[in-house]
Amino acid sequence: MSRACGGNGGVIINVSSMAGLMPAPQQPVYTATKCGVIGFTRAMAETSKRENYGVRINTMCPAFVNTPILKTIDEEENMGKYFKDRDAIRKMMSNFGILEPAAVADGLMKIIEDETLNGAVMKITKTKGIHFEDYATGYLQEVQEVVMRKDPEEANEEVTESRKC
Ligand SMILES: NC(=O)C1=CN([C@@H]2O[C@H](COP(=O)(O)OP(=O)(O)OC[C@H]3O[C@@H](n4cnc5c(N)ncnc54)[C@H](O)[C@@H]3O)[C@@H](O)[C@H]2O)C=CC1
Ligand SMILES: CCCCC/C=C\C=C\C(=O)C/C=C\C/C=C\CCCC(=O)O
Repeated sequence: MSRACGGNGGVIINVSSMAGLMPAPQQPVYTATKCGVIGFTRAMAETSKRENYGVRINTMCPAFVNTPILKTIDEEENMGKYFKDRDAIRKMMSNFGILEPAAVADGLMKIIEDETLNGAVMKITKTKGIHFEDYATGYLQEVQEVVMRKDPEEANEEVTESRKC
């Protein structure tokens, strides 16, 4: 897929979850994996841009969607010690509502069609529909950009200098 490997480029859409952006205390490992998907996506999107892969890499974070995964909270084998918390999850579903899979398909189509999107973290919720996580990356972005241009010590001095008031 990567142009660097003779491919035609394209778009990758990784599936995270709103649980990757907010803690789900009834499923900490699920939360961790979904956070990981977001971090990996954002880093690879930047790599792809720098290395000219021609591949856009984005991720989507749906809230609850009406699929068989929702039933897994009723299985003790899946939930382990958090089986006792299934009522709290049911309450979240009832508070936040449950999306239909078509809402996720709309999000997928938007990412495919909008060629400006790379490293985007798309949220899909019942109340706000499709929207995006906004990251205040100013300082780290600045460090990254300077480091790419200079040797690390010089870069460190330049960034520190620019932050002085
Ligand atoms: N349904 C929801 O409320 C939400 C789902 N997601 C994510 O969407 C993705 C798809 O989930 P759904 O379609 O909702 O659930 P699903 O339960 O309908 O589909 C999950 C699929 O993954 C397969 N699977 C499970 N473990 C696997 C493994 N170790 N190796 C290979 N395949 C495996 C299952 O056989 C199943 O076909 C998942 O990554 C889920 O975390 C994200 C946000 C909300
Ligand atoms: C809560 C953990 C459940 C574990 C597995 C079952 C279903 C997975 C669903 C999801 O990935 C979605 C998880 C959390 C979303 C919860 C609420 C976000 C809604 C926020 C909002 O509408 O503003």
